[in-house]
Amino acid sequence: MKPFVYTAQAARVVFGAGSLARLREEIERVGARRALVLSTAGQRASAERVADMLGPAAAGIFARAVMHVPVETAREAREVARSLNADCAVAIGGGSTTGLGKAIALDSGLPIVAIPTTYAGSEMTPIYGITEGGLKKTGRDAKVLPRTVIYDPQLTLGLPNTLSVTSGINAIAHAAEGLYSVDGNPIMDLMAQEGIAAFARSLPAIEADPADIEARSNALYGAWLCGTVLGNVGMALHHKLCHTLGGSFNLPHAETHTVVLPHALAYNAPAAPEAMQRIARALGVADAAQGAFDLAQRNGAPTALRDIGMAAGDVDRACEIALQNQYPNPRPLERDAIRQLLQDAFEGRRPSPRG
Ligand SMILES: NC(=O)C1=CN([C@@H]2O[C@H](COP(=O)(O)OP(=O)(O)OC[C@H]3O[C@@H](n4cnc5c(N)ncnc54)[C@H](OP(=O)(O)O)[C@@H]3O)[C@@H](O)[C@H]2O)C=CC1
Ligand SMILES: O=C(O)/C=C\C(=O)CC(=O)O
Repeated sequence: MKPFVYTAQAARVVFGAGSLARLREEIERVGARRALVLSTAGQRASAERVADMLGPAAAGIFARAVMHVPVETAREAREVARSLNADCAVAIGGGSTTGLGKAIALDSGLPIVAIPTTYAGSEMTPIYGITEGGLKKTGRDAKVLPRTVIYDPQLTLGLPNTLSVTSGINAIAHAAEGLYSVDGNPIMDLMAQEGIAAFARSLPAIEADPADIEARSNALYGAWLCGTVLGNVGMALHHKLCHTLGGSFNLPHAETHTVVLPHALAYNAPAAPEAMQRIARALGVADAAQGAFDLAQRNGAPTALRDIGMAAGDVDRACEIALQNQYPNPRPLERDAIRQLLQDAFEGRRPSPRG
């Protein structure tokens, strides 16, 4: 076994259908009395429901979270939190809403109670991201790790099928890269494998019946595990490529992860055979890269960058940007092979099997 360092990160997880009903006692548990409830504009009804449940413990609602946390939105939300004397942020929604809560916490230290309704996994990480002048900067700070996470599968029944699959594969990507991370450890390996397996069984079941509460529970269980892996170990090529594509070409987050993952796995396969075997086993397939591709395609998710808004002329520039910085990755970054990876992802080719 290779040497490792493992630091446990304290987050309380309250899991199960109907667990939203415990919100008020969870707010009291973090010592808060005036919670600012956050959501996107589209999920405002959920924020209102949460505020109603909190009654006098709700300081107000800020329903303007958007993807990638623009600095202007972060400033506005911080000001609202200050003016309402909020002593806690309740984030109900996906990674965009959790991310806004983190931007507030980074500035003020307010505790976050996160109620995730997608599978992105941000609720389990001390990673924040804020976008200024078209550039997203990310960092790690223990202050932004939500204090309590309430996973209630009933809140995810309305998550559209395609988004369920792409968001699930976004989470699988955290676990997959965790398995070949430069600073991985055996606990995260276990969580990663279990998290991938939870999605391998739940995503097809959700596609067959979006109201299947057991499948929805399994997917949130996977989100918890995969998000924990992201929060604990460093990511590699796949996440860097997705951030390049999302940041420089404004491609949608979860869809980009879904398209790129099979190709990033195929690229790294020769240098990380043991991780690939574990991913394949968790997916219940013979080949990790093909398994990730098939999971997306069979469940109605996009498989080509050209189908989610990328232009053919952008492939060269994406390659240049991706090669600008070196970072830990099992296989060294090779220009021609990265260019080919991006071309394959652009066209949506199914990766070839690795021996
Ligand atoms: N810091 C970290 O550790 C991580 C950060 N992230 C960040 O999170 C963001 C992506 O998060 P992601 O969750 O994919 O996307 P969003 O939070 O943007 O949510 C995506 C969509 O999901 C819809 N939605 C959410 N919940 C429901 C629901 N219950 N029912 C119906 N629709 C719903 C929203 O609808 P509507 O349009 O109505 O609001 C929205 O359109 C990115 O900015 C990414 O960088 C992702 C992973 C980890
Ligand atoms: O960009 C961020 O907000 C931080 C991390 C992620 O988005 C992880 C991911 O790519 O899913």
